[in-house]
Amino acid sequence: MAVYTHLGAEDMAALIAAFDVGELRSAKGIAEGVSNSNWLIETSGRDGTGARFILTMYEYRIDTAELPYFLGLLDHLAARGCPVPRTIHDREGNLFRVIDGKCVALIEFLPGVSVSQPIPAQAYAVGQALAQVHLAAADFPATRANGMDLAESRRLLKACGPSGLAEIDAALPALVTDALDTLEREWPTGLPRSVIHADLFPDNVLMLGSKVSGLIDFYFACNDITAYDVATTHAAWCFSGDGRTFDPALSQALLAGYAAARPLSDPERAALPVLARGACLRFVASRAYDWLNTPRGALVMPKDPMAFARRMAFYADPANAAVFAAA
Ligand SMILES: Nc1ncnc2c1ncn2[C@@H]1O[C@H](COP(=O)(O)OP(=O)(O)OP(=O)(O)O)[C@@H](O)[C@H]1O
Ligand SMILES: N[C@@H](CCO)C(=O)O
Repeated sequence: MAVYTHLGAEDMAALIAAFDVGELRSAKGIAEGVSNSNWLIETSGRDGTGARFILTMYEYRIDTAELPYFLGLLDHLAARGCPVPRTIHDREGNLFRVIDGKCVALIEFLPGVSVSQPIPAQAYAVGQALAQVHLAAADFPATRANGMDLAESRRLLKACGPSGLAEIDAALPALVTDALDTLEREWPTGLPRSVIHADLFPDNVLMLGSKVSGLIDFYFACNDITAYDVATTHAAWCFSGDGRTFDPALSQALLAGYAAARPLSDPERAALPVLARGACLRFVASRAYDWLNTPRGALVMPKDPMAFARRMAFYADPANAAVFAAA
C-alpha cells in the first residue's frame, strides 16, 4: 500500500486548482508502488468532459533536487513520441509544487496494465520502446550520475555484512564477493552512453495487449552505458519471477525488438553478459539491504534478493553467453 501521506479533500481540491485541469471530482489512493504516495485523480477536465491524472507525492527515497531531471525527461520523451506520461505544469509553469514541505507532481494518466507473465510479442514491444527512449533522449540536455552503480552495490552489500547476507542464504556472501571483484575488474569502458531508464521491470510498463501504452517510474533514470539498460531489462523480463527459469523466446523477442529500432554494435553485444551480471548485482544489493532493514510487519513486503542472485549465476555461466550472440 503506497499512500504514506493523508491529504484532506479541501487540501486536495486546492492543490488541483493550481493546475488548469478543471475541478476535482475524485482522488483515490493507489496501492501499487513503494517509493511514493500516488493518487488517481479525476477532474471535470478543461472542457467538462472529464480527465484523469496521476498525482505523485515524493516521499523519503527521492532527492527533490533531482525532480527537474526526472520530470523534464518525461516531457522531453513525450514530445518525441515515446509512450511516457507528460508532466502537467501548474498555472505558473512549474513542473512540481510543494505542499507541507513535500514535492508533488501531476502526471498524465496513461491506460494499460502491467503484465505479470509476458509473452514474446510484449517483450518485443518493450525492447522497441526502450530503444526509442535511448534514441529520443540523445538531445536531452540534463545529466544525472547513476546512483545505483557498482560502487553503490558494494556499499549496500558491505552495509548488509557477511552475516546479514548469510542470513538470507548461506551461499550469498561468497557469491557477491566473487561478483563484485569480477565486475569491478571487467566492467566495460568506451561503450556508447545515453539516458537510461535503469529499472524497466514489467511493473513499470503499461500495456494494451501487445502494445506498450506507457513506460513509467523514471526515478532511477540516469546517464550511463546504453547497453546496461538492455541488460537490466533483459534480466527483469526474461526469467520466471524466482529467477529459476530462463525463457529463450522472451529473450529473443526483447533483443529483436530493441535491435529493430537501435541495432547493438559488436562491442555492446559482447559486453552484455557482464553488464547483465552487474544489473543483477544491483538488484541483489538493494533487495538484500531492504530485506535486512525493513521492519517486521511493515506494509511493504521486501523482494527476494535470491531471485536476482540466480539470474546473476545464469549470466556468469559462459555456456549462457550465446543468449546474446544474435542480439
Ligand atoms: N502515468 C500513469 N498512468 C497510469 N497509471 C500510472 C501512471 N503512473 C503510475 N501509475 C500507477 O501507479 C502505480 C505506482 O506508480 P509507480 O510505480 O511510479 O510508484 P512508485 O511508488 O514510484 O514505484 P516504485 O515503488 O515501483 O518505485 C503503478 O503501478 C501504476 O499502476
Ligand atoms: N525494480 C526493483 C525495485 C526498484 O529498485 C526490484 O524489483 O528490486
